Amino acid sequence: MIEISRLTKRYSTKVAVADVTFTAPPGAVTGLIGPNGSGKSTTIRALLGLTRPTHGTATVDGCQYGDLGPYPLRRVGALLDNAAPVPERRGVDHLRWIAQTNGISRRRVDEVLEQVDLTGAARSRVKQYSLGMKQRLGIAAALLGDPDVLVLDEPMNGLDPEGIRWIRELLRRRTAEGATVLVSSHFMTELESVAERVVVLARGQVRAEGTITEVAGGFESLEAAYFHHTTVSV
Ligand SMILES: Nc1ncnc2c1ncn2[C@@H]1O[C@H](COP(=O)(O)OP(=O)(O)OP(=O)(O)O)[C@@H](O)[C@H]1O
Repeated sequence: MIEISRLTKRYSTKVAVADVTFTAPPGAVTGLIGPNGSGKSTTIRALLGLTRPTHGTATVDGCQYGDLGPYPLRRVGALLDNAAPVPERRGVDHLRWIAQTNGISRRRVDEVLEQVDLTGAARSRVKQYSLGMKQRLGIAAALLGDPDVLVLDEPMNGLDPEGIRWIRELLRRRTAEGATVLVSSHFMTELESVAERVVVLARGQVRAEGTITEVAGGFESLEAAYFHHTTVSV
């Protein structure tokens, strides 16, 4: 279970998120949506211990990221929008390095490479990867510790239709096994097909939260609900 409780992050004069509260329960994909600058990455960064909240908390199974134990990647797998691997490094070495620092076996590296369909390109340098391949490598890193919680910032970026179908199926499989998944995305139609729940942020505040039916009910689509909730002023 992911719990964001009264999360506020202020940067000098800028308030990135203000009093944000929502939960992402196990066994479901929760979509985090909102315009550019609405606070999605700040919320995710606070959850992953990468930014310290001004107020409030962001926890996984009741723990702040720093209290998840010596190998947090075994509890929470994350894909961050701007966390690029070293371009000169081979894909397999990138994953082995993460595995080694998290007490994860080399065999697991081969397994995740297979899962994300990068076995054939494992020994190529990351700089030779397409955008979609880089995204798959990032998802492989998130899966390495076989965590029960996945936090994915824009996982569909750069993926072709086959890649999008692949991630949809992966997320469905993981949630069927009981995983908690939080996904930020700008792809409404995709999100509607994969997420059970959705949180709409605008200007650092939660504008709507609930099941897709609760949030999009009464609207033509999730996209229509999104435009309604993100353009009304509060
Ligand atoms: N380190 C920082 N210093 C100052 N302001 C920041 C910092 N990080 C984020 N912000 C501001 O906080 C607000 C929320 O940013 P955030 O990156 O969380 O939004 P986002 O919803 O993830 O946007 P995007 O969809 O573009 O990734 C923005 O106005 C941004 O400019």
